[in-house]
Amino acid sequence: MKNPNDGFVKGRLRSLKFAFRGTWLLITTEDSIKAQIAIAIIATILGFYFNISNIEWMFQFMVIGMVLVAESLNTAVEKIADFIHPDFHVKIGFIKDIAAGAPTFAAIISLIISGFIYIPKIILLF
Ligand SMILES: Nc1ncnc2c1ncn2[C@@H]1O[C@H](COP(=O)(O)OP(=O)(O)OP(=O)(O)O)[C@@H](O)[C@H]1O
Repeated sequence: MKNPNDGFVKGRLRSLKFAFRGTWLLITTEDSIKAQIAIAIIATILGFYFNISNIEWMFQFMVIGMVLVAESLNTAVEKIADFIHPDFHVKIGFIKDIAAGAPTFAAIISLIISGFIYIPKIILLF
């Protein structure tokens, strides 16, 4: 919560501290984020193995970021939904399904981009 006595710089630094705490919480407590980080590590190893270009690295990190952001926001929506209505409700199910669509969109795009980067390199192996 905002402290009215904080100046601009102090207020921003305080927000940054909470944001890093949130990032740490996501990494350490959420299985979906852990899974995405594991995939990101594998993709990075593949990037080194296939010696991908700078542009390909940029696209790879962009889609990794996109998936992590979407997954994190989906987690936040799930937490809010569970908090405001812990019991079963059709609308909560609908909201959670819609929210889960966001990381799914990101994952589909990341698969397409991975295909562009790696399929030609894998074909060259044979
Ligand atoms: N309270 C609820 N009422 C109705 N349906 C729900 C409710 N909670 C979950 N669901 C249904 O179950 C699905 C999975 O919900 P859950 O909260 O377990 O998300 P998840 O994607 O499995 O979680 P995570 O991303 O943490 O693995 C939802 O998309 C929704 O269809």
